[in-house]
Amino acid sequence: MHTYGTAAVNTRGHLEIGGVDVVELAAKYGTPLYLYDVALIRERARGFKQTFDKMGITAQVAYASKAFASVAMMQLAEQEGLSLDVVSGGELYTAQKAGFPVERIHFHGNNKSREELEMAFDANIGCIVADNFHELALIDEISQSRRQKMSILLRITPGIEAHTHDYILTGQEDSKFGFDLNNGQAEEALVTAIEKPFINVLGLHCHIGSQIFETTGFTMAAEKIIGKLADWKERLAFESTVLNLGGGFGIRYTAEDDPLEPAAYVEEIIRKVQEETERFDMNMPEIWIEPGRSLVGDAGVTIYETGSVKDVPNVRKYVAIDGGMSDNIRPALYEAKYEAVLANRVNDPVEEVVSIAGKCCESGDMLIWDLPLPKAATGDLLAMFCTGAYGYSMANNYNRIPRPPVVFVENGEAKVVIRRETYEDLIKLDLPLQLPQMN
Ligand SMILES: Cc1ncc(COP(=O)(O)O)c(C=O)c1O
Ligand SMILES: N[C@@H](CCCC[NH3+])C(=O)O
Repeated sequence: MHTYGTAAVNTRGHLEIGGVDVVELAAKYGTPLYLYDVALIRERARGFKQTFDKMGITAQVAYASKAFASVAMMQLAEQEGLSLDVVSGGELYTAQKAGFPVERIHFHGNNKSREELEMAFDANIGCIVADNFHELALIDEISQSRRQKMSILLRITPGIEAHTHDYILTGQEDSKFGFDLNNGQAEEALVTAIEKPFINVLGLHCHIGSQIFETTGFTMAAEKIIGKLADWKERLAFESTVLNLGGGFGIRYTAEDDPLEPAAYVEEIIRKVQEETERFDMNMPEIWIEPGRSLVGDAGVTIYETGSVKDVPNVRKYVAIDGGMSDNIRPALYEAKYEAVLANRVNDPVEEVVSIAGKCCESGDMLIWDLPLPKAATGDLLAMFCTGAYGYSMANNYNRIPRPPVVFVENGEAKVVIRRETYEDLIKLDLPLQLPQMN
């Protein structure tokens, strides 16, 4: 078993996370169950922050809460001194309920509504990342009507194609996100924004994609942006005080993945920014990053109970679990790969290769193809690793399956941070049919 954070095997042969026996947790909270190894999240957060400190760089590490947003998670981010990237009114609302310091909230998204922007002004958040001309005009209008200053970053697309799944690429020219750096739109946006009386342009933002293993995409983006900033300094007398290079740092889901240590991405980015700013005799900007997956991804483990087992002789053995694409849509959406073990007998020898089927009515609802396991029987517990990012946050009620609870574990303690959805929850927005029967 690849070791993830505090995951260990105890003397009973059970998986233990955060010093707590997973079999006991499953008995207490039921399955499916999302667990988070809080110590690992803290370690990752500190790793990023310490890298900046060690290199003497003024920085903000903003947790991209789309990876996993909840009141407790945002409070944990605040405990660790992170900033927060929110991407909707819902995430902003959650941050407010979590008591997250507003000055460290950054608001993203490619189509923020007027209501969402008003909410950001009401809360007086740290900055809005303006994605397009429509948003820029809205921010200008709202700030003028309220006579309220707002800091912004301009999201730009640098024209970089990072190596990752097409659906999670964002830095290329043909993208729904941001102002293009190469076709003049980024400059047009800057010229427009700096003339606005209540808009304070802090700098630029770029995010080239997600689950990226190489640093070249980031350093190429930094190089391109700083080249452009040097030109703007000369021609437009604009100096960027902030350079936000987004998130996207890849993690290890399976043995096929070979990511760098999270801090290594940051070190290379910093070096490149230092090199380029020195080359153009510019001040070093503050560097902001927005990791989501690399802060919480491998801290999450989902526990399922195995149910029906279907053997198609000489073809495949399907082992079904009590969750599926409703709690983890990533395999269906991106053909994402995961590793898993039987949490109730981790040390048992591998005896067969099976495929883990979800319980949703879709042939594509397969969580893992060809997983080596001990002979799985009904009632075993399957622990699927690395489900902390974009698992719960993309969970849904397909087939009216209630969403599982989320439990944080640390130092031998387990705390529910999101309770299990009930059938009652599922129908709480439903209203009865209010139309008469037609003959
Ligand atoms: C603007 C922005 N910032 C940060 C992130 C976080 O990315 P990741 O979870 O890959 O670190 C995303 C998602 O890809 C994003 O769109
Ligand atoms: N949801 C995606 C990543 C998208 C990141 C958000 N821009 C995933 O699960 O990998």
